[in-house]
Amino acid sequence: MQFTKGHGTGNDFVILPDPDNQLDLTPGQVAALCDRRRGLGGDGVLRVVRAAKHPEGEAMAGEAEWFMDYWNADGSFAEMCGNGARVFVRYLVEGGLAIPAGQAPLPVATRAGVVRAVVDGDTVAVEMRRPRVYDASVATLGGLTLTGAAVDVGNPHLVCALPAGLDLGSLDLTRAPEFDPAVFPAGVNVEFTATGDPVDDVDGHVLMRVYERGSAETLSCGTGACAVAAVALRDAGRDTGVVAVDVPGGRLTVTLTDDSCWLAGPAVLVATGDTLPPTP
Ligand SMILES: N[C@@H](CCC[C@H](N)C(=O)O)C(=O)O
Repeated sequence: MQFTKGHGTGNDFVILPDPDNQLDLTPGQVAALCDRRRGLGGDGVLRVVRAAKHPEGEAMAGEAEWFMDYWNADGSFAEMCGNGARVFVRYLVEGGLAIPAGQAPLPVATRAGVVRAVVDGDTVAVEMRRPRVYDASVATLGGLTLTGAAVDVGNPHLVCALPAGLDLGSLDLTRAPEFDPAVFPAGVNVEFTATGDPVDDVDGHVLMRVYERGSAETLSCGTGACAVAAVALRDAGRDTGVVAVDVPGGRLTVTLTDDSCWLAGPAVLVATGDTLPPTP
């Protein structure tokens, strides 16, 4: 089985080319591929399928040639993955599967609809659904209970600011935060945030760690960064602006306009090869 490995700010993925939707991938195989000791290791799998050949992609085939079939490391599906979309586009372009026409955004079909991406040197920017901040809810981590903002970025997020004096680095994210299943019946990605020092040319600077649904703590989460940026701007009394979001794996930049949300950062391919069919 052919694979490529790539990452966006340390959020890493096993990419499986399957243009004609012939791989009968199971949750157990995905978990085996993503296992960091017994497999290739990754926060998730990106299966590259022609939109027309995938039941969840075919309705978008008129708009986008390729469908990003995203799986979390535990073998569950998610609607959207921002860093995954950026790495997916890097793969399409480097593999010659998509040829960018100047700055014209490149469409990709996802479970959350079609997103569009622009490649500019090391950076891949993807236009995501505009985050919707819609509720307040609570996360509990050890003895710490935090009220946060529920945000829909195609997938669910809970953005929790740490109280002053508590360091992001002190959080133990080896275990899952607890959340209210009545608010998040399908689970949630939980972002923990602190305010960063002022940075030139942006309207806000936030530091973030994340515990992802289906993947545990990751070094970065693109949809999470979009959720965090929307909450930071809301807290500053704004709807639009540019926010730098520093994650353990680097910096993502989120630009919110009245009707769009652009997520930008590095996206890199690091290896390509063959793996034996994974045995769960
Ligand atoms: N790392 C991703 C998000 C992946 C999906 C998430 N774990 C979920 O289950 O919703 C990103 O970059 O957005």
